This record gives sequence, C-alpha cells and structure tokens, in this order.
Amino acid sequence: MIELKDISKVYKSKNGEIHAVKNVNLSISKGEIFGIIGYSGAGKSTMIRLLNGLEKPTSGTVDVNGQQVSSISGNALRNARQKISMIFQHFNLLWSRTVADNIAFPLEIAGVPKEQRDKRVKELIDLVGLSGRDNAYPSQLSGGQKQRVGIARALANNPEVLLCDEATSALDPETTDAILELLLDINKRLGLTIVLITHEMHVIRKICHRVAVMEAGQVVEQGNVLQVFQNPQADITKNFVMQVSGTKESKDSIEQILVNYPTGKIVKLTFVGNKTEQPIISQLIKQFNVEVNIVHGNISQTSGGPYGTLIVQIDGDQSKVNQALQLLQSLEIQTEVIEHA
Ligand SMILES: Nc1ncnc2c1ncn2[C@@H]1O[C@H](COP(=O)(O)OP(=O)(O)OP(=O)(O)O)[C@@H](O)[C@H]1O
Repeated sequence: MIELKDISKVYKSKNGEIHAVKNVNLSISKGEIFGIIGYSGAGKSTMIRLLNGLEKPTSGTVDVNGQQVSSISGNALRNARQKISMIFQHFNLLWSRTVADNIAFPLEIAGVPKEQRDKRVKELIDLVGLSGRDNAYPSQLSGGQKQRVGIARALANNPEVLLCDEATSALDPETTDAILELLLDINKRLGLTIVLITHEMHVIRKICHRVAVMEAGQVVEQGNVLQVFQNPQADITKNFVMQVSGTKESKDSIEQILVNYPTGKIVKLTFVGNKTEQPIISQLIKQFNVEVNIVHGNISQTSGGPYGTLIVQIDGDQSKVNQALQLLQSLEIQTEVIEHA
C-alpha cells in the first residue's frame, strides 16, 4: 500500500544542508496502523509531507496506493491526494463553519451534490459519535470533539490512507484514549490504512500494529509493536519503552531496596501474551524457597496482546536463586539481572 524506497530529504539553509530524512526504507500494508515515533527534529513531519506529496524527496521514491507521489504533480497529485487524508494536532477546523459544514467542506470541493453531501455528513457525524452537535461551532466543542470533526472531515471522501500528525498531542490522557479507540474502530470497520506520527509511546502501544523509530532522520529500528516492546534494540527505543513501562521511576525504589536489603538479585522480567496471567512468582517461592520482593510492576495492552514488566528482588541460597532464574528462562520469560548483590 505504501512503499518508501531509499528516501532522503535535504533542506538547504543559510547554515548549510540539513538532512531531515536519511535513506529511509519502509513498507506499510493495506489495513495496517503504522506508527512513526521520534523526538522533536527526528524527521517525522518531513516524512508525513513526503507521504502526501507536499514535499518531494531529494532522492528515492514514495508510492502510496498505487501512485508514485514522489514524481507526480498538478492534477495527478491532486487526484492522488483525495485518497490520502490527514488529521492534525491543532485540528485545523474552519472556525466560522458549523460541525456539519466543516465536514461537508471536502465534499463541496469534490463537487458532491447537496443532497448526497447532507446524507454523507449525517453518516460521518454518527460514525465519530457527534450526533446532535451538527450545528455547533468549533469554539463550542471540547478538544476531543474538535478532533472527532477533524476525523469525520478526513473520512468524507472515502480515503485509502489516513495520516495522523500528532493527532492526540493537544489532548488530555482520557480524551487521547477515546480518540485512539475511535481510530482503531475506524481502522477495523473500514479497513483504512493509518500512518501516525507521535513522540508518545503510549499512542504506539495502544493502537499500532507496527512501529518505526526515527532518530536524526533515520529509522533506527522497526517491527511489530509487541516485539519492539519486548526486546527494544536501540537506546532511543529503550527510552521510549520506559515511557510506558514506568521502569524509569523504579530506579529510586531499587536504590532504596538495596540499602535496606543489600543481598539478592534485582531482576527485570518481561511477560507477553497469556504469560502475564500465570502465577509464576508464587511458583518460584514455593519451588525454590527463595524470597521475592516486588519493586515495580506494570501491565499494559497493545494491539498485539498484553505486555507486562515486573522488577523483583530474588534473595536466598545462591544456587536456588540461580535455579529460579533458569526456570524463568525456560518459561520463555525475558529475564534481565539489573543489579547483583
Ligand atoms: N522546510 C524546512 N527547511 C529547512 N529545514 C527544515 C525544514 N523542515 C524541517 N527542517 C529540519 O529538518 C529536521 C527534521 O524536522 P521535522 O520537522 O521533520 O522533525 P519532527 O520529528 O517532525 O520534529 P517536530 O515534531 O519538532 O516537528 C529538523 O532539523 C528541521 O529543522
């Protein structure tokens, strides 16, 4: 559905050349929710502009929905872009138009007759959960409702691809979750391909099937979301994963525990799928007569299933502690000793 081959984008500025995107290769399948995550300046916005043809790459090709958007222009590009829709961080609504008229706007541009337009607008208002707010103005809506209008407007002309540019960054956590649920629902119902850019791993965790991690213009890691969470490779990915697993905050708890209980091993366990539900810790205690002190625990849902991390201190007879670690490994629980006594 979307194919980026050897994409580079260089901007020329007074201070020299800026390599915003460097040698990026990505392949995104139809119906997939694909996330691109990176800190500010990583090149995410440039990638979005390359995907909708607003920007031409310095080298490489961008194919979207059977069209090489990197080489077409004029009418051909305008037609291709009808099938590539977008939602924005700050919604970009027309403030003097009502909800219904904002959603109708792309239909007017596409020349859809009034009767058909009204019917489609009604359908879209229902789809995004804004029934009854047809005649409200954007200033009368909450942030989440404004983004719902943005989504309805983006879907008006039945796009094949929806690009989301930090679409939940201006929203509070609960509203963010509701909007992400809506995107997930639309993806499932309509089979729409969604590409989103974000700096928040929570967004990736919640709805993406696959993720690419960008740093200084390059994709430093990409893969299935659950696998990336379970086994992040690049340092930057490990940092992003820590954003949601909460293990960054556990550093202080570990130091405190080591002061009070200086023996034993501090171990980080990573569980996926149904292993998150098994009573593994009580098994360790019973079988090896070791003491287990829980430092930090967290479980979260990804689109590929549950993912959990648990940091524990295991203490007792050295050989029993080692046997306990071996049992964990044999159960295919990822086990990392982070502090030794
Ligand atoms: N039109 C432009 N002209 C010159 N430099 C640009 C232009 N657009 C982006 N850049 C530079 O390219 C690099 C990547 O920027 P980009 O906006 O794609 O990153 P980003 O990951 O989206 O970050 P942010 O979330 O802060 O926008 C940055 O160094 C930026 O300053």
